Amino acid sequence: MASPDGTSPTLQAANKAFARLDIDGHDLPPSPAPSSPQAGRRRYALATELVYTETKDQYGASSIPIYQSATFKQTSSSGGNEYDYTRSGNPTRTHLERHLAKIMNATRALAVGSGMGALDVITRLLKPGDEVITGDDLYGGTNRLLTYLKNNQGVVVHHVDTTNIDRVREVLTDKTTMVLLETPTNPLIKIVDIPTIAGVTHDANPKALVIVDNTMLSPMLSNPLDLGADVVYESGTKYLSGHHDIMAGVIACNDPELGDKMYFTINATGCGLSPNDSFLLMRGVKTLAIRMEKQQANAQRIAEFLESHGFRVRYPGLKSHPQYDLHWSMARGAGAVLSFETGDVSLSERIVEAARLWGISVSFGCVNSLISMPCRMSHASIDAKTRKERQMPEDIIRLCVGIEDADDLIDDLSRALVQAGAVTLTIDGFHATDAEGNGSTPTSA
Ligand SMILES: Cc1ncc(COP(=O)(O)O)c(C=O)c1O
Ligand SMILES: N[C@@H](CCSC[C@H](N)C(=O)O)C(=O)O
Repeated sequence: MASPDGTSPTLQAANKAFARLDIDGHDLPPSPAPSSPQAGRRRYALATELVYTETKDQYGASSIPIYQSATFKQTSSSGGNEYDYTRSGNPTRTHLERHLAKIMNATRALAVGSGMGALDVITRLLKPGDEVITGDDLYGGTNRLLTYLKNNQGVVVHHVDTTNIDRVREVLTDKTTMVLLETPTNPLIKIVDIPTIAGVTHDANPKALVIVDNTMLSPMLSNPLDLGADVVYESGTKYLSGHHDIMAGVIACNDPELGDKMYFTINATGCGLSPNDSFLLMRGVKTLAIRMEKQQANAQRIAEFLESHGFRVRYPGLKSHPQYDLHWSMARGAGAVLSFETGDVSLSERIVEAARLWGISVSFGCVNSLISMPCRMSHASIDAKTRKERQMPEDIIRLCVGIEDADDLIDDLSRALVQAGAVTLTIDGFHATDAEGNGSTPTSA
C-alpha cells in the first residue's frame, strides 16, 4: 500500500535503510550532497578548470548567486529539501566546495571561515594521547594551535626538522596518528619531501594521517593528495582568494569517511564559510592561474636581484636553494614568497620601514606586494626562546610578491636598501654591506 504522500512501501523501506545518520548515529537534517568532481567528462588543463564551472541555475547565471539565507523552506514536516540551514549547508558553499574538490584533485572539499579554522577541524580528529609529528619551522598560528592541544587536550606534539627524514623516523611510532607538514615552510622556505614522509608514516602506522598545509603553493603549483597526503588544507585568505578581502580555509581529501567526520565538525561547530565569502572565494579562484604566473615571475626577478647583490636569499626558484631539485620534483612552480637576511635586526627594520610600494603587512598571496619581519609579526606568537632553538634568524625579512610591475618593485626595494644603509655603493652599482661594513662579493651575476 502506498503511503499518504504516494511513496511505495519498497521506497519507504529503502529510505529507512539509507537514512543519513551522523557519526554519533543521530538522524541528520538534509545536508548537501558530498562535493565531487563530475566523473567521466573531459579533464581540461588546470588554468581552464579554474574558470570552467557548471551550475543548474534556473536563469543560467554564469556566476553562482549568493544564497544569503540562513534557512530554507521544506516541502514536508519531515524536511525533504537538500538544504535546511546554512550552518549545515548552503548552495553557494556547495558550489564552491565542488569546484575546489575538482581543482585540488580530491573527491571532497570543505570550506570554512579561515585557514586556522581548517586546521581546527582537522585536529579535532585527534584524541588525548594521540601523537603528532610536525615541523620546526611552522606558521606561528599553527604552532600556537598545536601548543594549545598539547597543553590542554593531552595531545603529544613532536616538533622536528621535517626536511630530515631521519629526524622524522626517530619519533615515528605506532602511536603516531598525524604528521603535519608545510612546504615550503613559512618563513624559512625549507622544502619537505612529502612522498617519502607519507611512505614511512603509512608503513609505521597505516591509519596515521599525513596532513599538508599547501597555502604557500596553492593547487596551481602542487597537489599534495597526489603525492601521498591524506588531507590537504589551505588558508583561502591567501592565493586562492588573492585580494585580501576575505578570510577563508579549505580542506580536501579522498576518503569519504574522513570527509564525513570533518563535515560533522563543521556542522556541529558552525565554522562553515558564509555564502558571501563563498562567492568571493569562488570569484578569486577563477583568476588564480594568471595571478600566480605573474606573482612568481616577479618573485623570480626579485630573488635574482637580491642574490646578485650579495644577500642570502631563500627561494626555491633559485638554483642556489639547497633543496631545489626536491622542490621541483613535487611542484609546478616556486611560488611568490621569499625571504632574505641582512645580518642585523635594526638594519632589517630600516629596510622594511623605508619601503613604500611594499606594504608592511602580514599575510601573502595577495595582488599587492608585502614586506614583513616574521619574528616580529606573523611568527611573534612563537616565543623568542623557541625561535632561537629553531634557528629562526631574527633579522629575516619576508617578501610576498604581487602583480605590480617588476621594475617598480625592484626600484622601490633598491631605494629602501640604499636609504637603510644595507648596501655599499660601488662604481658598478651596489652590494650588500657585510657585518664589518664592507660591500660583499655578489654571489651570482
Ligand atoms: C602557512 C599558513 N597556514 C595557515 C595559515 C592560517 O590561515 P588564516 O589566516 O586564513 O587562518 C597561515 C596564515 O595565516 C599560513 O601562513
Ligand atoms: N596576528 C596574527 C598574525 C597573522 S600572520 C598571517 C599569515 N599566516 C602570515 O604568515 O603572514 C596572528 O596572531 O595569527
